[in-house]
Amino acid sequence: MNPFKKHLNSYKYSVNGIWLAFRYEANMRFHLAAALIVILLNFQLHVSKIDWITTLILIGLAWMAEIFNTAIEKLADRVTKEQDPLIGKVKDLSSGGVLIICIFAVVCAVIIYLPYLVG
Ligand SMILES: Nc1ncnc2c1ncn2[C@@H]1O[C@H](COP(=O)(O)OP(=O)(O)OP(=O)(O)O)[C@@H](O)[C@H]1O
Repeated sequence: MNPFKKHLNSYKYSVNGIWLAFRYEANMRFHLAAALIVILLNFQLHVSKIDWITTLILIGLAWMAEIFNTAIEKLADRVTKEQDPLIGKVKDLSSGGVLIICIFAVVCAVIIYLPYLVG
């Protein structure tokens, strides 16, 4: 297979990964709903270009963290479904990564939207 076709094919697998995440993961659907609310708010409040970019980057980071978290959880479950302290730590670390971006996203949302709402 030529390198260009191979490269194009790898997008197919990546898109499949995104589809699987939104189709089967409840947390991903929560992130999707949150993103839709943010986008609606942006239109409603006529936010600036830089605020659009910031919120879209945060949405992308949260989705990325959630997909990596899901992948790590699935891999951990394949390693063992038995109670295992190390697997527990791996899953806690992975979901901690998601929580971090969510906390920062909420703080950024307050900083971004507050001036539009009270100004
Ligand atoms: N095999 C295991 N051994 C030890 N602790 C585990 C194990 N599986 C899960 N845990 C603990 O339970 C927590 C929740 O794990 P779980 O796999 O249920 O993820 P979750 O948070 O329910 O994610 P999701 O809702 O996406 O499935 C982990 O963060 C970890 O502390």
